[in-house]
Amino acid sequence: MSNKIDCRILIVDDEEDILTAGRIFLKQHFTFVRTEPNPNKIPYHLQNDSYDVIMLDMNYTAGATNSKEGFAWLSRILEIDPAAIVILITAYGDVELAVRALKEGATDFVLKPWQNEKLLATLTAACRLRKSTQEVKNLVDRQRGLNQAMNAHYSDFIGTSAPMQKVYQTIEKVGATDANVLILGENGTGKELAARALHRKSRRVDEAFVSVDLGAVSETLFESELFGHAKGAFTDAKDDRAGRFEVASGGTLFLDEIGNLSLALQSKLLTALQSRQITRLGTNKPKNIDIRLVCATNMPLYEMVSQGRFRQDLLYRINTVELHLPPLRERKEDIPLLAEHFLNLYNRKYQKSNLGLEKATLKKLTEYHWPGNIRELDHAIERAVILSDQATLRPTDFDFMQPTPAAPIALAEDLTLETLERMMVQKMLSKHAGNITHAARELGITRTALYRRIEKYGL
Ligand SMILES: Nc1ncnc2c1ncn2[C@@H]1O[C@H](COP(=O)(O)OP(=O)(O)OP(=O)(O)O)[C@@H](O)[C@H]1O
Repeated sequence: MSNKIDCRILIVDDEEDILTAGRIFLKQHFTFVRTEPNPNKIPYHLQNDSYDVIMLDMNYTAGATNSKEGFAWLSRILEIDPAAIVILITAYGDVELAVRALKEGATDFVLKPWQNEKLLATLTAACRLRKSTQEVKNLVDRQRGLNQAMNAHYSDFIGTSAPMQKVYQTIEKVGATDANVLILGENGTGKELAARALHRKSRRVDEAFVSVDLGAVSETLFESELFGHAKGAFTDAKDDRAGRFEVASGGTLFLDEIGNLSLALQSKLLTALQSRQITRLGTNKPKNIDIRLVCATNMPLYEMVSQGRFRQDLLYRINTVELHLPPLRERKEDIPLLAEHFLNLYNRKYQKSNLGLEKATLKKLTEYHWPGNIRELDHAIERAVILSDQATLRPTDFDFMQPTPAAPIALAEDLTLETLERMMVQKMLSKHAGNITHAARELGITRTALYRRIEKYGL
């Protein structure tokens, strides 16, 4: 019969006629039914096969009516599989027994002799419960696996310089607390890496780490993105949706580029942080939020406060502890280590036979001022590994790195607008280590417009 419920049932009872009746009836409705008259064989069955539901008689010794054996077997089953779904069978159904059975971990209860329809309903519900608890468990396992994979990716914090030691010490000290942390540093200095390290050190490690790039969230979608919305709250709200605050609940919320928020949005964010509550757009039910907040920016927030561009009260709310990530040029002694690290990574990724770094190359890398910091170094080495067909990386493999001219460019008489534009685009791309979003923002043009220019000038 194809419409049987996919569920494996084990019935344990010492009365053969109960077993036979149960087997004949249940086999018509469930995909697998095994019967066992001897309770001593329960551990054997559970170890050698898997069952979704176990029906367990309460009394085995002739004449016994106190259900003692049944409770002992119930606890043994739950010891073997704490998630087991056990339905107790008894001829002596009294309320006290039922309550005690449920307290001790049984899922439900059937009375002997049973009515087939009732038994079928109880077992169908039990099978469904088993399926959903397993789904939840799978999801939790998957989430944990994903978190570990993400965290592992971010666990290679490289650098032994004094400024980095200070960063590690601060992360060690504040990681385990729930303190709000503000991470300051230039582009590509490892702010997100530090935020993830803080999350890993916290009691929230098995919960979500949710990262929001505030620079990429538009003014109109800010509330819906962060606080969520109800279906129909605005034209495009086709479904109910949880915002990032809710998704991060129990875990860490990482707000990147917080210096890019407009004053109006700053005050909306501040209200949520102060009240520790958010309300989905289109609803009027506030929800409590339980998040650890980590913010980051490459903007000079204190200066912005004095210019009235960033709210002081918001700054004080997010900066309980500050973490300063030093630019790479201020910790040049870490460059060889980082270069080795990325070289190993990309040798493996692109299956190069252990490309080395020439001494002169290392010197060139160390002397460069790395405006795009570690991300730029990372990309530079990846590109060099891909393009190289030698045994070592040579200084010329990095010749795209033109030091940014310190002196203003002398404007030649015949300089055209196009040449100027090309220079600006090139300069911004190098400053932002090829990060299109950031370069476009600083140039004040859209990403598409920037792509068009890159193509036009063959950059
Ligand atoms: N100390 C480090 N050791 C190894 N890799 C690092 C280190 N710091 C940063 N990285 C790598 O550099 C890249 C940029 O780091 P990350 O994204 O954390 O920087 P960020 O400061 O958040 O950048 P942005 O301001 O542009 O968002 C990532 O690939 C990261 O893994």
